[in-house]
Amino acid sequence: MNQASLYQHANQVQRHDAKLILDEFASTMQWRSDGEDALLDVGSGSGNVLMDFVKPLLPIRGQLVGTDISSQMVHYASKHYQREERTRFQVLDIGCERLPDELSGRFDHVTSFYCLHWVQNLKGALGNIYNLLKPEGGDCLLAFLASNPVYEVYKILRTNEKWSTYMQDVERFISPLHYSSNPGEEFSQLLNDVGFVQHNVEIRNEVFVYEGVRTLKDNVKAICPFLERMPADLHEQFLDDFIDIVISMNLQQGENNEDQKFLSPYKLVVAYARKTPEFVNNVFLEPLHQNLVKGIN
Ligand SMILES: C[S@@+](CC[C@H](N)C(=O)[O-])C[C@H]1O[C@@H](n2cnc3c(N)ncnc32)[C@H](O)[C@@H]1O
Ligand SMILES: CC(C)=CCC/C(C)=C/CC/C(C)=C/C(=O)O
Repeated sequence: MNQASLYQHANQVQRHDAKLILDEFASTMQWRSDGEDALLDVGSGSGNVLMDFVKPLLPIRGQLVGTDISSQMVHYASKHYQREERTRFQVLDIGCERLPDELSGRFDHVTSFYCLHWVQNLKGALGNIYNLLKPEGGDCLLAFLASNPVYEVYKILRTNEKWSTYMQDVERFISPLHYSSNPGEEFSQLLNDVGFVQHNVEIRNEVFVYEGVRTLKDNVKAICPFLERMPADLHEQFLDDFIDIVISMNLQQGENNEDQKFLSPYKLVVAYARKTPEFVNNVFLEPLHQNLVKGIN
């Protein structure tokens, strides 16, 4: 995913979900009493979700770091949103082997919306999120797809010889929890494995309705990794084939262009987890936070 401007203008479902989840969890997050919270966002993309919904929650003296594996996304977000010292964007692969020293153990909060389904090494990514948080404690709020019909459409398109050369590695782009019979349990286990003792994981069954073919095509264009690999004059044919498959999966409502809708039933993982204070040189580090946890005590 590198097309920042396309994504910025066709991310309704991602914005809708992030806003809802942040409204719900804003008061559960453990804000510091001194107002100097440092927050890192993983997979910030073009940056509008971060700036519109996350930033307003941070106290005025808070520090915000948006990160993304894509340098194009980071460039776009920096250009549009990096107007003051307390907000910056930088490249980070959350699945990396070793975190950069300047980020490790520096944050009170980590957030991530619609990113972790792109990361096959989910355990490595969660380990990194744990290590981004300060040793004296912190929390994270994560939301990503466990499953989505787009993955089934991709698999069918790969069987078409017109598209198969561009889609050999389709499995790399399918959520690591798409095939799980119990994604909530699997993700809870991973959180435990990396050290998050306190956590709350929910799988939410959602349906998003795309109004009209153009809206669906634009949303697919904004996130589909295979289009970037093929000549531009094939894009519309690929999207037409995509729509034909969606129709064959009975996800269409209405026949005419004016009232045609496409239904996308998907499962969203919503997880909130806390890192508890670590012992340093046998001294127990007290948390700096003021709020009491709601729901996960
Ligand atoms: C669908 S966008 C979500 C953007 C934003 N969080 C939002 O809610 O609109 C997913 C982003 O995750 C990024 N991404 C994918 N794999 C990543 C990784 N391993 N580390 C960091 N970012 C990654 C992509 O480049 C893309 O910008
Ligand atoms: C009906 C149907 C197949 C809809 C798919 C809609 C769509 C564009 C899903 C994208 C899911 C995804 C990987 C989003 C993201 O990472 O932002």
